Amino acid sequence: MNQVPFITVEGPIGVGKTTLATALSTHFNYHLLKEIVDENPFLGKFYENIDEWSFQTEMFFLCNRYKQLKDIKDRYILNDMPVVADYHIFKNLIFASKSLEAPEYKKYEQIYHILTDDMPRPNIIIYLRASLDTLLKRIEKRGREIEKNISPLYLEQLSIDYDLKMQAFEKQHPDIPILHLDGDQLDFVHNKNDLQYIIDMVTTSIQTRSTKA
Ligand SMILES: Nc1ncnc2c1ncn2[C@@H]1O[C@H](COP(=O)(O)OP(=O)(O)OP(=O)(O)O)[C@@H](O)[C@H]1O
Ligand SMILES: Nc1nc(=O)c2ncn([C@H]3C[C@H](O)[C@@H](CO)O3)c2[nH]1
Repeated sequence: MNQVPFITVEGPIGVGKTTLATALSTHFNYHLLKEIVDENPFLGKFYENIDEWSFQTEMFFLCNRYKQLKDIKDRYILNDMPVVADYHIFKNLIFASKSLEAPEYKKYEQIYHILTDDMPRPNIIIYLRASLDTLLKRIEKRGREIEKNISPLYLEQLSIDYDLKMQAFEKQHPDIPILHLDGDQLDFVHNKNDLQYIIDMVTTSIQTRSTKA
């Protein structure tokens, strides 16, 4: 495992990943890796008709994240420069397993492993959860045009899929700490104490890692 801190913030749509990753990047002065959204030409159509646009959408996200991670590896991780990201590459599998039919998903999974198996893995994960109500409110407040057709059912199932994936990941990778945060309770946007609480947790996790290394 790479030694330099590589932190990823994960959780369902609109839970606050980019907001928190940005705050942590500012506080720790780590490089910020942000996923692309607006550049995905298929995402708006995907929310209008998932069956029709799923393959293009999932492949676009996968290829784009592969290229981002490759650059991060070469420019930062291999040069011992820490990174905080607003996604973990495994989110591709969470989304794709929801939207692709089984035969297509099988092919997608193979391509995923070919592209990502030798990519750097984060060594600290922050898992943000929030109720469906909170997610819907935040997505609405953010007001992205392409997300106006997201169905609450899709979002609810996605949250369940995230929980299952995190549980499985925790069992498979007991060496990678996952910091669980309740996004309904913690308002790191408006409350400085809440942000400080998270920063303290992350600081402890970084220090624990470095003493073990
Ligand atoms: N803890 C919080 N309390 C209040 N508002 C929040 C909180 N976290 C995020 N927000 C607000 O919710 C909206 C969504 O946040 P953000 O874009 O960071 O979510 P995200 O998880 O990165 O979304 P996506 O999955 O689409 O990438 C933003 O308008 C942000 O200001
Ligand atoms: N289908 C699909 N597959 C992905 O891998 C994926 N990753 C993110 N998203 C959607 C969620 C937000 O609307 C927006 C920003 O996260 O993009 C995805 N959608």
